Amino acid sequence: MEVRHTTGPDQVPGLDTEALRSRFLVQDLFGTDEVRTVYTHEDRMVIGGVRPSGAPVPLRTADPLRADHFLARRELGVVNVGSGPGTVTADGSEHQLAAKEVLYVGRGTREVTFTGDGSAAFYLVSTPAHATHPTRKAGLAEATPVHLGEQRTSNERTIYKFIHSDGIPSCQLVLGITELADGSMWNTMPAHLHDRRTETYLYFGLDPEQRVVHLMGRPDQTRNLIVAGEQAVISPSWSVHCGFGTSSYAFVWAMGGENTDYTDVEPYPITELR
Ligand SMILES: O=C[C@H](O)[C@@H](O)CC(=O)C(=O)O
Ligand SMILES: [Zn+2]
Repeated sequence: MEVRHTTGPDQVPGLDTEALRSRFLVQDLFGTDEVRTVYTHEDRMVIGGVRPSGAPVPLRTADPLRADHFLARRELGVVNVGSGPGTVTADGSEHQLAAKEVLYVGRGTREVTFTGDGSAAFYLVSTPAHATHPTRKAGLAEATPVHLGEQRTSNERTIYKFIHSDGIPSCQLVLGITELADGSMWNTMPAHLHDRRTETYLYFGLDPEQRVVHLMGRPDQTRNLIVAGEQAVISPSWSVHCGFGTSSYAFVWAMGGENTDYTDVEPYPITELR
């Protein structure tokens, strides 16, 4: 488990490209038959990835958690961002996850394992939890789709909300998938802030030779990160998080913080971005 400390917005102007990437970009999250995790002190969110190819791969506890099992005080969202199906087993219950299906795993679950033939890739997001909510799976059909944007602004997209106050209940985790329509490149424009929540984006569905130009930072002082598929960006509460791809793509957005109300966001006018 890699640990990342918090960054204040006043530190950003002093960071060069590599320093910015080492703080906010997460690369190499998906190892074959090995769960890799990053613990950010931004709302204590843990993100992880695994591409299982044979025997079940366990989610092991790690020293920074000081817990005898990973979910002793945490809840977990799992998204299959791969191309084929895989299985997540939670305390003996098997959950088949097709591509773009989501599993919420409640606090206190002792044993979580991932199984697949190399075509499933499980993205993990975990936040601290004070109560146990039931483990529950959902596919795109059960998520509430919201169609946003238009072709004229190159941001036609569908937002599927899975874990939130009107969907799968959780303590603080809010999670969904956004798919860009063919020919649309922009996500989240106008950009927004949510001071009460940290957010991570995990881009996927991008060909290896394509990239997303992700904008971050205070909205009046933006910086960019060039992001490949299966890489994640950590957005502290003060940072915008939006971007455009060199092709269409999808991403998992996940938040942790004060509330699970997806609508608690403050849009920032495009004309005020700097
Ligand atoms: O706080 C909400 C998140 O940033 C995303 O849901 C935004 C998003 O998927 C989009 O506009 O494309
Ligand atoms: Zn957001």
